[in-house]
Order: sequence, then structure tokens, then C-alpha cells
Amino acid sequence: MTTTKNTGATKNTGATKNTGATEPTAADPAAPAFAVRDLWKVFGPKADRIPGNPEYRILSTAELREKTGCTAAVRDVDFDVQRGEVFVVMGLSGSGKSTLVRTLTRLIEPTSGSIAMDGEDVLGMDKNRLRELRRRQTAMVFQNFGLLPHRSVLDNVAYGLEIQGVGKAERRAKAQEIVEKVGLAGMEERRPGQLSGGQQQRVGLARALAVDPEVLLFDEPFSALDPLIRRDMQEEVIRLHREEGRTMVFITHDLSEALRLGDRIMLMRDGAIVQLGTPEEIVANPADDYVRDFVRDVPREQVISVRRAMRPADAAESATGTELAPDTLVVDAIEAVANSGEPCRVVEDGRTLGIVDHERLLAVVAGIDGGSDTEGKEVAAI
Ligand SMILES: Nc1ncnc2c1ncn2[C@@H]1O[C@H](COP(=O)(O)OP(=O)(O)OP(=O)(O)O)[C@@H](O)[C@H]1O
Repeated sequence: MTTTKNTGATKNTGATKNTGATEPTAADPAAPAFAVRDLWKVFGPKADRIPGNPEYRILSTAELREKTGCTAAVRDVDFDVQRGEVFVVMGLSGSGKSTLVRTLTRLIEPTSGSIAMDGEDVLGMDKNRLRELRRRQTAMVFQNFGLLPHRSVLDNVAYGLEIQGVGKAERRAKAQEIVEKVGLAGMEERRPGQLSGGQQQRVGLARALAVDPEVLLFDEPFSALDPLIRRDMQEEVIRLHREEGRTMVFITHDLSEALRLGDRIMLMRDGAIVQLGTPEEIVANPADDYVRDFVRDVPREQVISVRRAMRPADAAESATGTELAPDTLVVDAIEAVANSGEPCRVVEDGRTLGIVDHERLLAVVAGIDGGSDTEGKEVAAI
């Protein structure tokens, strides 16, 4: 059985303007950027027999491959990407990240399930509508940059606008604006081969931004860059996100990159979701040993907030002492407690939620806070 659920009406049947472009579809303002349900992508012979067959569904990826010759790259995946968030997809090599993200715009055709973008059924889109989705609503940034070697930086950046049919003067003006935005002013006439890796990726980023997409899709864009340049590019993405609030789906296998960029992180293993949560949730409460392995070396105090570290306040404590906001990081709270020489209060809207003291904060640093996700829950004694 190949279940293709209809999670949203197809609002555009591909009516074309005389430019050859399809009228952009009116988005449902309340819908998430992407809503993905029961999604499977199986590669191999007669792939569509796999998702609906309970006998196959319970097999591990390796067993399934052995028994059927098929690879389930994405297995029964459900998630939403909220508008304006940086949604990171993480996992080891072969866990299905690229396949999953490519199914969102049907660069890879899913085997079964449903995908809605802004409430519109992506699997129900015809060819014209799909082209519009790929050219205008989304843009992808790849690891290998994907630049045209014989074109100048400016013309590479303008390329997406060119295939949209935008006139030369207009697209070059727009490209110039974006080139400046990503810090490449003065390099407009160079060829990609005359740029460093980091600069080439800035061109890739600028090309994606030039079409003014709702969603930017990044497939390990910085993994070929050396660490310092990589850091620069991450800062660039954070800055652009802060300035523009664009939805971003970002694939990486680098945890520090995921923690730095992600509003939420989805961890995949063998095509399935192992855990989906904020960086803090994942570091504080890894779902299983696979996730625990990923987060083992994370400096917990730089990710976990006092909301998770606090204990209940007793009557005498609730009115005095230094105040901290609930999202204060433990690393900053340690300094506050040290400076004030006494426990600090976690306060929200004038109400004391709890207390953090040395014991609580050190328990987080030492990773012996019991993975508490309950405000004020007791921690293991240290
Ligand atoms: N066209 C294909 N035909 C057959 N199997 C494929 C195909 N594309 C991907 N796969 C398999 O699907 C699984 C998931 O691959 P995918 O590239 O999505 O993983 P990934 O997490 O992005 O890996 P990486 O980090 O190495 O890029 C792997 O086992 C891969 O071999």
C-alpha cells in the first residue's frame, strides 16, 4: 500500500502567465513551512511494496536490504518545520539526511507518505507548480558549491533570477545587492576558480538568497571548508537568519554546527528519527545511546539553561538574591553565583521559579544532573 495522504489542497494547477511563470500560490499563513507525515523513501526493486507491508516494516535496514534488495533511506518519518526556524537534520553518514531533504521538493520522489509546504500538498503538485516551488519558494546550497566555472561571481549569483526570466539589468542589480550582503563586494567579475573555498560558498549562498526564497535548504554546505572559514560561514548564516528570519533546513553531521545554528535538531539513524528537540533538550535528555554518543563531548553548561538546573525555592529564598532569567545559560549562572557569593533566583515575570546554587550548577557541568527536564526536580547528589 502506498499511502499518499492529502494534507492540503493543491491550490494551483499550473496556470501560466505570459512570462511562462506559474502564479505563486497563496500560502496558508497558519500552516508550518513543511509538514511531513508517514514519509518513506525506499530505493530498490518494487520499492513501493515496502512501506505498507507490516512484515517488512519491522525489519532493520540491513535485514530489509538482505531480504528484499531494497534500501529504506527514509523510514516512516513525521515532523513539522516551523516558519522562520533553523531546522537542523543531523546523523551519521548514510542515515538518510540528504534523501529526506531532497524529498521535500521532490528532487527525490518519495515512495509514500505526505509532504505539505505552507499547507499545500507537494506530492499533488504538477510539473509547472513543482518548478515554481524549486525556483522561487526554495533554494538549495550544496557542499560542492555547484557554481558555473565560466561565469563571473555576479552572473553566478544572478543565475537563479535568469532562469526565472528576470531581465538582465534587474537581475544584475539584485545580484549586486546580495553580493554586498554576503561580503563579496569587489569580487563581482572574478570567476569561481579565482576564489577561496569560503568565498565560493558565499557565492553559493548569495545565489540562493538572490531568488528571495521562503526556505533555504542547506546540504552540508560548509563541510569542505577549513574550521575557521567554516565558523565564519556559520556566523554569516546566523546573521542572515537574524536579519531576515527566513526558514532554513540545514543538514550537517557536525554536532557543534548543529548546536550553534539549530533552533531545533532532528537526529536520524537508519532513515528514522531518533530524537527531535531543541539543542538544550537533546543535550540534557538524549533519547538513547546513539544520541548520548553524539552529545558526549558537548560543554553542557554552554547549552543547558538554569530552567533545567534549578531546584524549588524555600520561603526564605523566594524574595531575595540575584535574579536570573530562565533561559540564562548555566555557564553564565556559575559566574553570577560566584560573583554574588550566594544562590541566585530564577525569575520570570516577577515570579521566582526556583533557585540555582553551586551544587545544581556543578551537577550540570559534571553531567550528573540526571537529565532533569522537570523544573525543580531533584538531581543526583554530587
Ligand atoms: N539512488 C540511490 N539508490 C540506492 N540507495 C541510495 C540512493 N541514494 C541513497 N541511497 C542509500 O540511502 C541511504 C541514505 O543515504 P543519504 O545520502 O540520504 O544519507 P546521508 O545521511 O545524507 O549520508 P551522508 O552524510 O554520507 O551524505 C544510504 O544507505 C544510501 O546508500
